[in-house]
Parts: sequence; structure tokens; C-alpha cells
Amino acid sequence: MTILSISGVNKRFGGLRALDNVNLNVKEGSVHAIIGPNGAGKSTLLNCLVGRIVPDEGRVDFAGHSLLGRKAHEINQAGIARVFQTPETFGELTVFENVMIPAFARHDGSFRINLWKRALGRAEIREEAEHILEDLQLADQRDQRVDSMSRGDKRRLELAMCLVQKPKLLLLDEPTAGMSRADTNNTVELLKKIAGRGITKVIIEHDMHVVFSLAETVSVMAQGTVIAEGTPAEIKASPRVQEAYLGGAHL
Ligand SMILES: Nc1ncnc2c1ncn2[C@@H]1O[C@H](COP(=O)(O)OP(=O)(O)OP(=O)(O)O)[C@@H](O)[C@H]1O
Repeated sequence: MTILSISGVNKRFGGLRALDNVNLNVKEGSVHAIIGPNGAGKSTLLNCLVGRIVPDEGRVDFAGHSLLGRKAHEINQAGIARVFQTPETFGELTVFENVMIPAFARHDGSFRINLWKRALGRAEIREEAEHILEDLQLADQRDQRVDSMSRGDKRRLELAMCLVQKPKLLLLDEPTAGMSRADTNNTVELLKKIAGRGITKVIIEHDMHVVFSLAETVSVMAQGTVIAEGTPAEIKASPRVQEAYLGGAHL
């Protein structure tokens, strides 16, 4: 069953067609990667899914409802969470406090930095937060201030902050960008570990090792449109993808 349906989406920036009739369906429970060369339109498309950019034309439907015209927090409450290229965490708070904020928001609908203290009084929310820290191997850093953490750890924390919201759809924007090979492999293993939870994932990623280890379906974008879609094996074997993606080099 399709959980996310993007059809006929166009977006222009002045004279530039950043998205040109994009059509893309994501199957519920799947891991769907979107790849493509720089400037292909991947981030613009992702921004259309979270209410940061409004397409000029087209439809974006999630679980049968249009996302267009909805504010970012409404989209989040509808069950879509996003992990950014640059981690969006609260540096002056601890790891545990950071996770308490979205955990509380899931129960009470408001995502505000000063609310984590109120959440402390709620045992079920505390337990959810502790549990997610265990899962993402952050329990040892529970009481550490976030601004003293490495970038890789911050990204893991951001993933925890998304997962504690129990999203239906998780959008991962280059989850391993800037990471060492060891941190990348660790992130891939964590993402595999959470794969069994029925959370649909859309992942934008340049690292083909990550894409081919995780994705069941790969859509390839070039010049604002989807030029190919298939399994990792089909995409690797596609001459059109080789040509458009790397100017003829092999993936
Ligand atoms: N706010 C904006 N104003 C003007 N042009 C933009 C804006 N955002 C994106 N673009 C342009 O739209 C095109 C698509 O950009 P986008 O960032 O979506 O590509 P991308 O596939 O995500 O690239 P990358 O892999 O480098 O992140 C590019 O030519 C980019 O310069």
C-alpha cells in the first residue's frame, strides 16, 4: 500500500525548474532512497514534504490526506519526522532532556524547549525516553550536555528525538554526511535495527554503500525529475542511471 504519493509536482525558483513533474510513490513500511547528482532537486522535494516549500503545482498525499498548505508542525503531528543534515538539537540541555522534548510533544502536541521539565513528572514519557536512549546506544551519555558531543553522536541523538515521536514516516536527509566510515557503518547498523518497527523511511543519501545496504527501492532524480526507479540491483545495472548520475562512470 502507498503511504506517500507525490504526483505532478513542479517548483520553479525564478527561471530555474528545481522540480519538473515529479511523480513518486512510497510503499508503507519500505525503505525508499532518493539519489541523484548535486542540484537534482532532492532537498527541494524533501522540503515540499515537510511544509518548508510549497510546490507551484501537483499533489503530495500522505496516508490519504494532502500535505499541501499544512504547517510544518501539523505535518509532524500527522506522523512525519525528519532528520536534518545538520543536527537540530538543544546544545545547552542534556541528551536525556533533548529526548524528553519530542517525547512530551507526542503526548501533548506542543514542541517547546521549556516543556521537558513538565514531562519529568510523567513516568510513561520518562520510560519512553530512557528506552530510546538504550536503543540508540546513548544511555551512557544520558546526562552529558549536547554541545560537548561529537557531530556523529549529535546525529544519533537527533535520530532518537525523531524515533521517540513514533513517526509513521521518517525522512532522513543525508544521515551519514560528514561521518567517518566507522560512524557511517554504525549508523547503517542502527537504521537496520530500527527497520523492523514498521516505520516507512525515505532517505536522501550520496553514499552509495549506505543506499545499497538499506534501500529496497531507489528513485533516481536528475534535473528536477525522476529518471529511474527500481531495486538497488536494477538501478546499479541501468545504463541511463550511470549516464545521468555519474556521466557514465559506474555506481
Ligand atoms: N531557495 C532556492 N532559491 C533558488 N534556487 C534554489 C533554491 N533551493 C534550491 N535551488 C536550486 O534548485 C536546484 C535543486 O536544488 P536541491 O538543493 O533541491 O538539489 P539536491 O539534489 O538536493 O542537491 P544536493 O545533493 O547538492 O543537496 C539547484 O539548482 C539549486 O541551486
